[in-house]
Amino acid sequence: MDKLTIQASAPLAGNVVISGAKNAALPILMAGVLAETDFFVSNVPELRDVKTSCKLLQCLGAEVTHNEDGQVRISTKNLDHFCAPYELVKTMRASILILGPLLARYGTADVSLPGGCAIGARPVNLHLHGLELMGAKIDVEDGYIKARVDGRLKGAHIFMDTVSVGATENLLMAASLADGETVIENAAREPEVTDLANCLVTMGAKISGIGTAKLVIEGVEKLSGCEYRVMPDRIETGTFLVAAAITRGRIRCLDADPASLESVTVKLEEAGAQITKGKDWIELDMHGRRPKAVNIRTAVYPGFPTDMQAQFCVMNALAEGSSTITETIFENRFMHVPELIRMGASMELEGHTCIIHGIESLKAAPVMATDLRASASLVIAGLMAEGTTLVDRIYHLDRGYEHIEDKFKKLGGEVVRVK
Ligand SMILES: CC(=O)N[C@H]1[C@@H](OP(=O)(O)OP(=O)(O)OC[C@H]2O[C@@H](n3ccc(=O)[nH]c3=O)[C@H](O)[C@@H]2O)O[C@H](CO)[C@@H](O)[C@@H]1O
Ligand SMILES: C=C(OP(=O)(O)O)C(=O)O
Repeated sequence: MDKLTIQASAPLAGNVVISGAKNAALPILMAGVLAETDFFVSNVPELRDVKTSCKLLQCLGAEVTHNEDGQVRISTKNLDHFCAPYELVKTMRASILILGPLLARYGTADVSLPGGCAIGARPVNLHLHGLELMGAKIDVEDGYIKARVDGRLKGAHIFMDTVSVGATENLLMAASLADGETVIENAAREPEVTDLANCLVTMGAKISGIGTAKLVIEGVEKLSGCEYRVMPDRIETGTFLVAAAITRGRIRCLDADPASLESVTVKLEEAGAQITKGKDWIELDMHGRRPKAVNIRTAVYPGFPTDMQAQFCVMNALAEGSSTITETIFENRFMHVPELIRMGASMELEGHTCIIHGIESLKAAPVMATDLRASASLVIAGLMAEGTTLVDRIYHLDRGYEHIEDKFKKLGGEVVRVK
């Protein structure tokens, strides 16, 4: 199994090209099921989750080609299976996003229940309840969600109890082919939801309120394929910016989307970084300074993203001063904390809050993490740790970061993959 070794590195410097967003690419690939003609998606990152999504579509009978320059073509001409098996769903929770599209277009879908994962229980009740309001009959049997509808789904008024990115995306896709108007209130406003909505509109969907908490969808009878470019990955961007801040460096992220990262760049400025933005780039310059500790509370967009919480834990562990980081979205998203403590960090957990006292540098250790962003945080911690840090179980990282070691290497970070 691959591992990464990381050496204490000089301040990161140079340019890094940001990949397409994992969390936008996955729902957009699932939306391919809705298209009656060929669907072309570009800027699709080369990630394990993308490969799993392509495999899932292929196992339904869709024709999928993914070439090296990030172009995916999907044809549903021969799609004739309607089951997302446990073997695929267990490796990628986002497989649940196939449920809405399959049901809306074919009236039938069997999708393995994703179950909990390292960061929390992650139920799918909101996905199922919304589809039931749209007329679906749903049973859960033998670990599978079995959803059926006679004819088309019907438009419905849906009020989401909790803001959920995935449930909003599933219902948005389903509603696009439903009969009549669907209103989704308290919808997630994450930029990846907006990217999916824009893609659906390009396919012929009628959606208003895009980017707001109230989405109104007038269902259409058919959607066609289109060409769509996936938005830049704001979490990958944020991860590199934090890595540069920790090492007191200066980097520029190219092909990025500064507008989607406001809550993160504001905190980096509070930590002492100079941030400069262009239309599609962001530059961070620490002018050699050590970051100052910043308090963080995760929240739904446009609040501070939970997917950046672990990286900021590392920054605060190395910052001047003490801080608190509170996680409000997932109940168990501090798996990096015990590992950072093993690297010498001074931090403790009190319920959903991590209390951190900054120190000058960490000490290398063999570490591992059981989720994607926790793993990323351990890699950036290694850049400021004396000795060689060994990060194990990096298949989590490969789910969400494209060529991470090559990108760090270009910036001067000593990150090496060991086969
Ligand atoms: C592939 C993808 O895009 N993943 C992102 C997506 O995950 P995902 O879409 O799974 O996360 P949600 O927004 O649905 O989860 C938010 C909260 O709602 C709860 N909930 C969710 C659905 C439901 O039916 N019932 C329920 O109670 C969850 O347990 C969690 O506490 O948004 C998260 C929150 O921004 C990010 O961390 C993930 O990176
Ligand atoms: C939690 C994440 O992804 P997923 O929802 O796919 O597990 C993430 O991208 O940080």
